Amino acid sequence: MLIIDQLSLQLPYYASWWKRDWATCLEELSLRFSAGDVHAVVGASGAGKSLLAYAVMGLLPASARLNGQLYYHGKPLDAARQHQLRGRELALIPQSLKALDPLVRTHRQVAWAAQRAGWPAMSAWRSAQQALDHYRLDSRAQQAFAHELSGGMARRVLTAMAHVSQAQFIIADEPTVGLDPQQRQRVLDALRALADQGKTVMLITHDLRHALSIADRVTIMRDGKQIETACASAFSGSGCSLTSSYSRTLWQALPDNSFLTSAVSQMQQHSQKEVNVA
Ligand SMILES: Nc1ncnc2c1ncn2[C@@H]1O[C@H](COP(=O)(O)OP(=O)(O)OP(=O)(O)O)[C@@H](O)[C@H]1O
Repeated sequence: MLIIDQLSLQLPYYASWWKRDWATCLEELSLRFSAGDVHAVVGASGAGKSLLAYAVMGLLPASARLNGQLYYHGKPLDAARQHQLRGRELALIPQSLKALDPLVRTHRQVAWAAQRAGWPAMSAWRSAQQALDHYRLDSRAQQAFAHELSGGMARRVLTAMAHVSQAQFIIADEPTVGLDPQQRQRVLDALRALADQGKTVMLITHDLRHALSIADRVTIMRDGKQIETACASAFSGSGCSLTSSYSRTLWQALPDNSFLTSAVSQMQQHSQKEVNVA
């Protein structure tokens, strides 16, 4: 569905007050995203995960130097196509809650996202209502402005906006930050459900545990580099199926990795059953 081929990114910075230089923020990333998959991109803060998301969405600063190719459904994904598909085929659930318009009530914002995806006004309003109910945002939250929402509510509003956009490729950038365990599970389950409907979800997170609870594939990033891309099932036992020692260390550092091994294999059996039934 989406192929990233040898993507490198440089951004300008001031090395001193008179000298501008270039920082390499992404280095020759090659990734392949398939329909129906949750593909997690995991890395520490500053690894380049959000920049990768912006590169796919076409939201990098104008000064960025980008090399490499992106293909969506076999055709090059250039700036014009990104502009055309953004908010329709491609959706981003951004990390920052400031993405919500402070002057527009929740329900209207979600309805606008549906309208941008091509729904007529009345259907957009109805589909916004359904999405808000689905994410358990009550009538008070639906009429609230962004500053009246809790962090968890605001995050669910952003997820509802991606939901109504009917996008086929959804990037969720740290969608569970600041959520309590129950709400976190609800958002992760919602992302898994979107993938089970045949969409592709790129889940950006710094928490390998959250990634493994829903992902089919995992890419580990560090300092703008792709360390490894592996099936979620490779994160099991002592991690000997992982090729990089950094990934193995991340895996072994999880205190409850033996529990996760059985959760991942259960999830994969469940997905396999669904494929067989289909
Ligand atoms: N507009 C920019 N100009 C210059 N450098 C930038 C810009 N945006 C990000 N960077 C740098 O690129 C690197 C990667 O940033 P990015 O936001 O992608 O990291 P991240 O992995 O998403 O981290 P986090 O988990 O903290 O959000 C960082 O070192 C950051 O300082």
